[in-house]
Amino acid sequence: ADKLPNIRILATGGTIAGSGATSTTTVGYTAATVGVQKLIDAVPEMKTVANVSGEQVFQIASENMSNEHWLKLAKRVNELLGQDDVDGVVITHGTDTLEETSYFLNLTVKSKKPVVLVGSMRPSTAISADGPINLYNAVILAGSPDARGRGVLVSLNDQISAAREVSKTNTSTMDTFRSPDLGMLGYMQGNKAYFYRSPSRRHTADAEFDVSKLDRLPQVDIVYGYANVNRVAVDAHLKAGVAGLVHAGVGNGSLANTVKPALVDARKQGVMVVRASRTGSGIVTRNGEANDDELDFVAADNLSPQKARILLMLALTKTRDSREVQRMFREY
Ligand SMILES: NC(=O)CC[C@H](N)C(=O)O
Repeated sequence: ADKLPNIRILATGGTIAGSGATSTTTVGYTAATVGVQKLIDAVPEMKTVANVSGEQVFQIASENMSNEHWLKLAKRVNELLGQDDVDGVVITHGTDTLEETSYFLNLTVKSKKPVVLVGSMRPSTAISADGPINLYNAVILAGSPDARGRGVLVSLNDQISAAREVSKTNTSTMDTFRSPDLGMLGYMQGNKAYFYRSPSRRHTADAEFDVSKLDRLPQVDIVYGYANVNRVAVDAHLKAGVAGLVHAGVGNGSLANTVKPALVDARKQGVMVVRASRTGSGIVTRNGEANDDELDFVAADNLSPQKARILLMLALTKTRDSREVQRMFREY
């Protein structure tokens, strides 16, 4: 028989490690209560597909995920993937910010070995809990030679998605993880990964970011666009000393007359300004709804505001030149 892959499971909390009062408790349960060994013990079937070992890195609900958690996680993943006896890593994670952690790792993991983020929508104590099957599939995926070099992957609901594209799109359903417009990468079916495409933007071993010596990241915040918007939020962030601002604008990253002067002021004070869109899909065109050349702003391409925030933080660890930042938004 073929040698089984060695897969390390890094547990961070979330609903997959959650427990409720009864088997029908699917809201109002407590996230992040069950430890990693218990998660592993609940899926003995994993032993037939991999040599699995676990490690509890955090035990949190993912709305509390922070830059510091990400730095710690990225360093640990890089350490593990540098070992010959680790073939892949699975990270159990709350679903609320799973798309953000996966994109952060997509830009900071220095290996072609598979990294798979997994979560669940129902707590471990629920009828038809989705955690065990999702974890089982994630372990198979992380051990698949076919998953190598495709960047950080997200797998729930028998689907495989790319870290850069995927987003939580529904508050409660099992099929909440979707990649609007561009679609998923493949399926998990019958104990096997089926891939149909690969991400074409730079990632993991081909990315230029290095967090190995960092213990903090530049402060980057998001301001939201809407009808009747005012400049209060931009001014508050400016006063708080941000290094960068992502504007989650309406439409193609449009700027209201009430907000544009505030962003211009921010840029004059050295804050990097990125125009993104709140629409959920599509490209924010450079020099489209605003003259980025003249304003010295950056267009987010098709990154969601929350993912643009991550790329901007990492970009600001390397440069303060807006053209360089724009290059990165074209390449990642
Ligand atoms: N389904 C979930 O994992 C959501 C639980 C929690 N809010 C979290 O993101 O950790």
